[in-house]
Amino acid sequence: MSTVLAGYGLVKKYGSTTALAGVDVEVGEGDSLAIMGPSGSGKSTLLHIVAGIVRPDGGQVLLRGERSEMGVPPAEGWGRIDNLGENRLSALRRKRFGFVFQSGQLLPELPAEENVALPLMLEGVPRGRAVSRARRWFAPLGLDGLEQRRPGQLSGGQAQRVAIARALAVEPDVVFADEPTGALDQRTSDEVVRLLTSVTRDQGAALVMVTHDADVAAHCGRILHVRDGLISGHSQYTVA
Ligand SMILES: Nc1ncnc2c1ncn2[C@@H]1O[C@H](COP(=O)(O)OP(=O)(O)OP(=O)(O)O)[C@@H](O)[C@H]1O
Repeated sequence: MSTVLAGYGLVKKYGSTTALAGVDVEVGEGDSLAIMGPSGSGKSTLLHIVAGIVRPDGGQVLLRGERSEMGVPPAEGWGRIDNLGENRLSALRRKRFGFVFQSGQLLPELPAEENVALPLMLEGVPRGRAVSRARRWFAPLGLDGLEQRRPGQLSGGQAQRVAIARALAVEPDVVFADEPTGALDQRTSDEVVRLLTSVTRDQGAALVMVTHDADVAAHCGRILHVRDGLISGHSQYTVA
């Protein structure tokens, strides 16, 4: 596995609550990692920290291909991202990461293709080019013909597939998904997670997904089990 993102010794406290008590995690190109565990065990905190959304109180998050803001990089070609300034961190998230949440992440007034094109436009790609790049994602995600629909005219599964297209539009190194099938029925959930894992892998990106659904997690190459802010186990599947 060629590691692209890693967190070492991650600690996060909220007042007297220890959300993470010293966790190590690594993901590689084309790798898919599910984070599972009981409610309140620290799954979302872990995802938010490695995604550069929440800053840890202890430990480091390293991303390949980044320069460290100050001091000597921890290793050649790697940079610490947990201590970057807010502007650099949000630019990095836009360029190198894609995000899929449970629901409600699409802008209701925009057609599906413009929702997908939005991250590209935020990166300065002109509207026409961004929309034509966005359209390329519709066929692989089984969304042909739905380019002009607004989110309110899509089923829950279709809307999640548009959200996956949007996460992949910038060709990110890592896709983060927090309960991406949480609002879907079992059959739709299966279809969406199958597409999420396969399209992300085909793209050579890593996938980090929080889920409490064992059937969803089983689509990932590896599962990290979290309990009380600590890793309580690993499972590995031979077929991702
Ligand atoms: N912003 C916050 N402020 C205070 N406490 C928080 C905050 N975020 C998380 N926590 C606490 O940290 C612990 C871990 O929360 P986290 O959301 O990471 O768990 P989780 O495993 O994702 O839970 P769930 O499955 O219910 O979403 C919990 O005790 C939670 O109450």
